[in-house]
Amino acid sequence: MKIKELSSCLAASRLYGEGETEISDIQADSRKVKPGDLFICLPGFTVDGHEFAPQAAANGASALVCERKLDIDLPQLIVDDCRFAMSVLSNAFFGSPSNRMKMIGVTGTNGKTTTTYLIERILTDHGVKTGLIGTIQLRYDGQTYTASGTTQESLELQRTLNDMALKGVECCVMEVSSHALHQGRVKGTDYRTAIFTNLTQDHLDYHHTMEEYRAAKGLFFSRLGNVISPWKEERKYAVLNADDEAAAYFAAQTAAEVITYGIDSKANVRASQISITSKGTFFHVDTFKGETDISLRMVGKFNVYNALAAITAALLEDVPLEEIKTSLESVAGVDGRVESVDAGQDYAVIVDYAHTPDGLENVLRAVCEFAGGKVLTVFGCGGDRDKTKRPLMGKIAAKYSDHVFVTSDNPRTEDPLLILQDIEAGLTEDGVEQDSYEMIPDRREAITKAIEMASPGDVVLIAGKGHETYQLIGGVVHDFDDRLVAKDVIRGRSY
Ligand SMILES: CC(=O)N[C@H]1[C@@H](OP(=O)(O)OP(=O)(O)OC[C@H]2O[C@@H](n3ccc(=O)[nH]c3=O)[C@H](O)[C@@H]2O)O[C@H](CO)[C@@H](O)[C@@H]1O[C@H](C)C(=O)N[C@@H](C)C(=O)N[C@H](CCC(=O)O)C(=O)O
Ligand SMILES: Nc1ncnc2c1ncn2[C@@H]1O[C@H](COP(=O)(O)OP(=O)(O)OP(=O)(O)O)[C@@H](O)[C@H]1O
Ligand SMILES: N[C@H](CCC[C@H](N)C(=O)O)C(=O)O
Ligand SMILES: [Mg+2]
Repeated sequence: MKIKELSSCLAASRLYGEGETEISDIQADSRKVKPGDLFICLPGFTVDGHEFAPQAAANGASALVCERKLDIDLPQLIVDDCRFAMSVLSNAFFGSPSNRMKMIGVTGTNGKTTTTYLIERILTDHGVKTGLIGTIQLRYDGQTYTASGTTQESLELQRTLNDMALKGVECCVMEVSSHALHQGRVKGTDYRTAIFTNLTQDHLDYHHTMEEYRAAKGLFFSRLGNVISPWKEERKYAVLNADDEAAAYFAAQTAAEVITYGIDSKANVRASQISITSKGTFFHVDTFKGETDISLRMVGKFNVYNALAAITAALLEDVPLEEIKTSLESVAGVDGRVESVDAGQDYAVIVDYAHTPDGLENVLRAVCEFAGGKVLTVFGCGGDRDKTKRPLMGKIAAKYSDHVFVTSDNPRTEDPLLILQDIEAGLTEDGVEQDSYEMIPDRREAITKAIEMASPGDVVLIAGKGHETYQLIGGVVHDFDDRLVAKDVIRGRSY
């Protein structure tokens, strides 16, 4: 593609230099630039990409996209907003890949990964060639790729979608984070179905208030359904959790048809007769395409919500309800989500990814429903993230546990001890007994202490890191997998 063709995608852009210059690829990281690439100078939160234009040029960049003219002898496309330009140019360069397949996006504070996994299973079982993009991994066409975050930058997203389309993917199901919406990472991606799981506190370091956080998520629904692409001819659906009060706000914003799911409120897809055991969850579901009973192998009422969202999305793809039931009942669980660690011990050890107050409360409620003995909770909070959730999570851990081991999650650049103190402030708020919690910064030691305290029938919940196989301390990435550490400790425990 020529730079002048890309330039024509942005009405107010100004092109300096040779318009016939060929672009072989696009990069926003100077370290990845190869000869012939277009380099986009992104002003980031930490550094300004314009500073790396010389490095990009040295690596053979054929042209630049920037917000100000640089003293570099290369064709330059000057735009007002490089981030916006990146979403438009990437979409054009990769040939609008979201128009070549069906797109289902899932947003919400908790449950995105789980819901996408459930939809992927149902559609795949139904014979639809499905792609997945999210926190744990990207996978399609029999391959898996490591994810660098929950939702990719627009450039990488369009690259992935194009690759999916070329490999015959018919439907892509992906997580859409609030960061992604706020930063325009999914601008230009044409969704058929936008799903909302729930809105509870997280990321206030970034969004500042719950109103701003909700508004960021709202972008997903306000952009949906305004135009029906003549070449795609598909209807648009906003699938909303009727039991969450933010649903009404999103419903008012969208031009798409609103379909609801829920348990407590009237909804198009509604669950009843829920019963939860340590092995799974039973419920009856009444839908606009019939009713049935479902026995999930995943525990917790929250997983009923995730299943309802998946059922609704699948019904909209015309998958018969009985097929959906069979697929859902076959899912053993999602990596690192209420995952049992079994090394032959006579107490339960569960690893879960709860890293928000609501997530922790939900998983602890589920655990309390089936625990035959004590509930022993090991958890911490990530550094360089919302600090205000720390005391809330401390309070919740104390409320539902017999003993809490406050430890480190990914401290990142923060002092681990200060994070623990923030958690302790909430934990002691309601006057817990001094001997019902311990502060152990070393995560392995905390897991060891919890497992050593366990008796038959007890549950040890290790929350916060789920599928993660590392721990970020300072700038250093250490190997750390809660499941492997727990297994190791159980096997080595002296009885
Ligand atoms: C706050 C945030 O979203 N930050 C993202 C942002 O980082 P940044 O703005 O600081 O980037 P930067 O380091 O200033 O770099 C600016 C530009 O210079 C370029 N650069 C930099 C160095 C160099 O040598 N050469 C060069 O060209 C960079 O490639 C970039 O284009 O752009 C980076 C590159 O795309 C992202 O990796 C980074 O995500 C960081 C790692 C992050 O932690 N993001 C989290 C908060 C996030 O987005 N999370 C959500 C999930 C949340 C949830 O589900 O709970 C997600 O969707 O992943
Ligand atoms: N529907 C739900 N409502 C509340 N909590 C949930 C729900 N689903 C899962 N959880 C809890 O949240 C944790 C994370 O779940 P999941 O990974 O599916 O969410 P996510 O939205 O993808 O998270 P992330 O924002 O990190 O991508 C789970 O381990 C569980 O404890
Ligand atoms: N997507 C979330 C994941 C948090 C996981 C937790 N282990 C942490 O590191 O804080 C975030 O980036 O805030
Ligand atoms: Mg996720």
